[in-house]
Amino acid sequence: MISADNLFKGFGPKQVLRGVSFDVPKGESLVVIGGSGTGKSVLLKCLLGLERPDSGSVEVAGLRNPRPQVLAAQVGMLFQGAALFDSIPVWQNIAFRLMRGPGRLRAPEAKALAIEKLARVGLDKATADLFPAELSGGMQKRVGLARAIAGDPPVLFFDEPTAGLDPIMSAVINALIREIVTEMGATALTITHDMRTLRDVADRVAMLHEGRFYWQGTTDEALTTDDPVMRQFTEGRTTGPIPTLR
Ligand SMILES: Nc1ncnc2c1ncn2[C@@H]1O[C@H](COP(=O)(O)OP(=O)(O)OP(=O)(O)O)[C@@H](O)[C@H]1O
Repeated sequence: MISADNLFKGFGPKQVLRGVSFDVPKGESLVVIGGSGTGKSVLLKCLLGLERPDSGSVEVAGLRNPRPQVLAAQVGMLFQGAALFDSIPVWQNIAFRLMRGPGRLRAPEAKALAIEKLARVGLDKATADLFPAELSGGMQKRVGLARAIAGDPPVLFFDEPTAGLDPIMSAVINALIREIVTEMGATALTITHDMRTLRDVADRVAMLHEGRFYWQGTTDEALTTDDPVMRQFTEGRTTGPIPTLR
């Protein structure tokens, strides 16, 4: 459902992705971890068709090296900063894509659908008419999640879903993501540094290191492996095989 085959991507002399290969089967949730600057965002952009691979290929929801416009109906994405449009109310943010293009929803249906998705992420009907600036960070994340699932897409991407949230709100968002992915039967790929997201959201874990998927395994294996690179990352140690600047 989400896969990459020997993906290479660099910028000038800098080779970022150097042979990334993986396959997330339908209904599975993969969490990708990796140090800052290892290329997680570049990988996500390649999967979303926002960056062209130098070589190799990606496939998402049956589409090979898709263009973003073609992919939009198949994919829901929760951005790191929620990325809501400030000038339109919450319900229009949620239904934005569904109110455009062929088969678009009219405003009353779009608003009803937005309210239904708001309820799914634990927000009440009154939130629909608020503007993003009136919401807390946690509420914005929930609205971003409601927007990601608005079109019931088969594939979901989450980019650092708990970034900037307190530990309790992080746990709430992680639990919501896990519940929603399971109930939708969606295939999900999440990028995170947050070990709680790894525990709560992943069926499988992959570590991006030195341009490749250095390690892949189940969540339990990720938490118990004695691989030194994985241990250093999951335990957040400054000493080990991953170089650190202090
Ligand atoms: N458009 C671009 N032009 C040049 N270099 C780029 C571009 N996009 C990304 N890079 C470089 O690719 C490398 C990987 O960046 P990327 O943002 O994917 O890292 P990341 O793993 O997501 O990091 P973080 O966890 O800190 O967000 C970095 O060295 C970055 O400078």
